[in-house]
Amino acid sequence: MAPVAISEESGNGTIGSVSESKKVQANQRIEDTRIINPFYSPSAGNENDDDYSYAKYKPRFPVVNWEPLTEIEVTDRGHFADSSKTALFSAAQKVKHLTPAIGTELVGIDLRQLTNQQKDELALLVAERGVVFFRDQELSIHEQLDIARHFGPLHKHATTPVPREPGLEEVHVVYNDASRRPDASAFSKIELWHSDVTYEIQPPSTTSLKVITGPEYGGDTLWSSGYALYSSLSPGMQVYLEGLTALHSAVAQARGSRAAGLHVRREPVESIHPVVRVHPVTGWKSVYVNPGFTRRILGVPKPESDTILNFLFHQIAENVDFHVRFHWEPNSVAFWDNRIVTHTATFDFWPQTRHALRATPHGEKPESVEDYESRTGKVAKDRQIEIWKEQGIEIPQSKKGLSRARGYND
Ligand SMILES: O=C(O)CCC(=O)C(=O)O
Ligand SMILES: [Fe+2]
Repeated sequence: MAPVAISEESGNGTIGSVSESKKVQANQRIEDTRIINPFYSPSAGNENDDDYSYAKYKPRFPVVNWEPLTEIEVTDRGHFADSSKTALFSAAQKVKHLTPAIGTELVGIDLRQLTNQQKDELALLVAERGVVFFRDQELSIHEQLDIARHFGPLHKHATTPVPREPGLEEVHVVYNDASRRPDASAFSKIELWHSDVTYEIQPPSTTSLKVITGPEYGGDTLWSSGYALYSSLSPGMQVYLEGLTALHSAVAQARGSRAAGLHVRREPVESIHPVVRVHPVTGWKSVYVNPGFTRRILGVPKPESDTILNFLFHQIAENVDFHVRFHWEPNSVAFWDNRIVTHTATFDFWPQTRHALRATPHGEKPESVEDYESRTGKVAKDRQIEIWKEQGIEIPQSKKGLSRARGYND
């Protein structure tokens, strides 16, 4: 698959105070990168937007240079949660699971009122359900950042836009408006599925996105469960994937930005992560590759890597049993666990405006099954089998007997 930069690069192309001829050149370059990034709105933000109440959160690309990221200590807040999540659930009017595999909506909670205990329980719920939704949330971006900071140190994106308002460089802005019609023919929807910035040494954990302006219909986001993908595989395939690592790369994303005449704030990196990672709190195994950033499975022949990745990418994008699809209203907020889900957005809403703000905490370094098991002394689990056991449902023959002894053989 050709490397692509992804929806994370959506946003405005304010070129700044450059001469007219340079501006033409830069706009030309932006058009040239359509294929790399179909979501880019080059002239958004150049129009008079005095009457737009969220103009201060429109995209900006500061010319600053940040040092490479280094390893940091992160302890997931889900470890501190009560497994029944009573404090969180008792504050909700309704807890609505949206599909068996993924997605829960909590009704009647004001995120501004969450106690630290409830935030810890939210981290656990997101780890279990993949993505959790709230509507009608008045919280400001500053309050959204405060919740994110509870989950971990905040990530600053090297290429995607930040808000115009100073001091918000940890915020990732998603912005599209009438100024550019996305070219649907320029990309495949499979390529656009991703988990955020998986090329980092410590990719994100409990990430939140709030839509502040959006279309009445259209502009949905979809998430795909990596737990469900893992569970869907044969025991032989699971064991095979558990022994592998893959390369995740920021290079294409940075190249796309530079080709668009934009400043890259931190040099692009590449990291090697396990193909199956274990969530540190749930102990469940999840397939950890994504079309946006995973380039190569290491230690196997290239055709094998291409074929396996292609198979996994297609499963992520096409197996609707792994998916939840959410229609946003202004003030909807989603929290997703980037360690165990991938996501993509729809671009069906042009010429309407869609504007959202993301807060992104770093997680721990992705941990393989082997490393998790030797560190904790516990056995990493297949989420689906755990659920069947909990519900007293017999485990299908296809899951029995074939795998190494992991406690599921009788
Ligand atoms: O626009 C969306 O719904 C999601 C964009 C995206 O991938 C992100 O903000 O991480
Ligand atoms: Fe994303």
